[in-house]
Amino acid sequence: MATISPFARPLYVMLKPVGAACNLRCEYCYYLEKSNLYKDTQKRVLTEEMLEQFTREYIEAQTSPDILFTWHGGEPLIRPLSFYRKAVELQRKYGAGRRISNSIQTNGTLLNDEWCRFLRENNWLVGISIDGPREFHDEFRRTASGGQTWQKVMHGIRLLKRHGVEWNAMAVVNDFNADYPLDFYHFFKENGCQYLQFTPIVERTVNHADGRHLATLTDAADAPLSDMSVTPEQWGRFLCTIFDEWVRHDVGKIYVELFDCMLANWVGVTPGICMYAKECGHAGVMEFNGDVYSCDHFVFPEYRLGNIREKTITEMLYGEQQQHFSELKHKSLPQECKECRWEFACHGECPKNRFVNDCYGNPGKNYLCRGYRQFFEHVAPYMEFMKNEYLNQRPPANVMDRVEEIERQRG
Ligand SMILES: C[S@@+](CC[C@H](N)C(=O)[O-])C[C@H]1O[C@@H](n2cnc3c(N)ncnc32)[C@H](O)[C@@H]1O
Ligand code: SF4
Ligand code: SF4
Ligand code: SF4
Repeated sequence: MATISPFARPLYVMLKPVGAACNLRCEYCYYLEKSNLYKDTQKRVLTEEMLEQFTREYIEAQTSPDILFTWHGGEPLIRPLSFYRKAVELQRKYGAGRRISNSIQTNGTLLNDEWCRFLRENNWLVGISIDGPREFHDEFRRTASGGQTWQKVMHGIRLLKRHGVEWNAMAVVNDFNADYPLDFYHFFKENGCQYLQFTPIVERTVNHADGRHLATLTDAADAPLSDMSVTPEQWGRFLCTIFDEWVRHDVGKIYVELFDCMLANWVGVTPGICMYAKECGHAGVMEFNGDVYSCDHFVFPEYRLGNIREKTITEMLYGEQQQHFSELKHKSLPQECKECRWEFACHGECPKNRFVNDCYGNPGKNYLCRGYRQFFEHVAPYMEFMKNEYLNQRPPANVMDRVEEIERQRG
């Protein structure tokens, strides 16, 4: 008999154990200003009592035997190791035979041998934020007093490697590093990074009454772009250049998350990241005080789903408000996107970045559209080839031997 699962989607909630507190002040950070939402709260840390309630409910709410805890921030390593030891203990207490894994996203500057031993012993996956070679990284990722951080992060990466901790790199692409795609890519390759994620910086600024400066979708469409934002043309060139290098040498060796997502969309499978999926709502976020929001990029009062003291995680994550948030991504696509031949690959990307008009004058098209079109056009023949290999149970990496032929056919 078929098993009927009430929930088709897995349930993820990222945790913010220290809210928006951090030892760094990266210039582009979208999260630090969220502290303005909790100005009146003196102690902004997730208490052990709240951690226990979350752990129990989160495990109970899952319909799959595999459960992922994701620790995020602010800077999660600000909390002492004893807090995470307690977290593991609670996962064991309530886990009852489930397979539990943990991933932690960090700026890497606070890693030491003791941390690495804990991460290795408990098989945690570590995401390290590093924006490429020193001059790119230190441009924006600074300490509160303006100090550089690249060396500290590299030290952290060396420690992770020495202790055999599994890690991946998370980089942002901004107005500066976007013009040097090969320097950027080779840096990660030379440093033994096998899993690479990168996100474009697209931020608009607006002065909110509560002290926040980044625009939300409800702010005026003409809110000015921050200087650090990547242009659509830079983004297109950046993606095409890295893809050309990857498709010649590194398919199956280096996992570039965005390229994996593209192949998933070409094949017709839901991709690993929400930006390129048809729907939002893959992962909610829980702030230190138990407030749950629709998505990490939408920690705004209007996207608060409730608090775990008042509602269950299931009620919030599978409730009407979150369902509406998830579906809106597709439903709100403007006419030009609905007619676009690349809609299946793009899905309008992240709604946060949809603030330009389409060719019919409708609002809600993605600011990066021109860059994405260039990229989709460029990768289409390779994606078709890899899709065919995949569907015939051959490795998509075979594409590396066919690059010249594909180029000739493209003419
Ligand atoms: C907010 S941080 C929190 C975790 C930790 N402090 C870190 O830096 O990895 C999570 C990720 O968001 C990225 N990020 C920060 N501001 C961003 C922005 N405006 N747009 C896109 N990504 C951003 C960071 O570089 C980092 O990789
Ligand atoms: S380290 Fe992370 S949380 Fe801290 S300022 Fe930088 S991006 Fe933001
Ligand atoms: S709003 Fe953007 S980041 Fe949030 S779930 Fe949707 S696509 Fe993902
Ligand atoms: S944003 Fe541009 S590329 Fe993406 S679906 Fe819309 S029109 Fe197509």
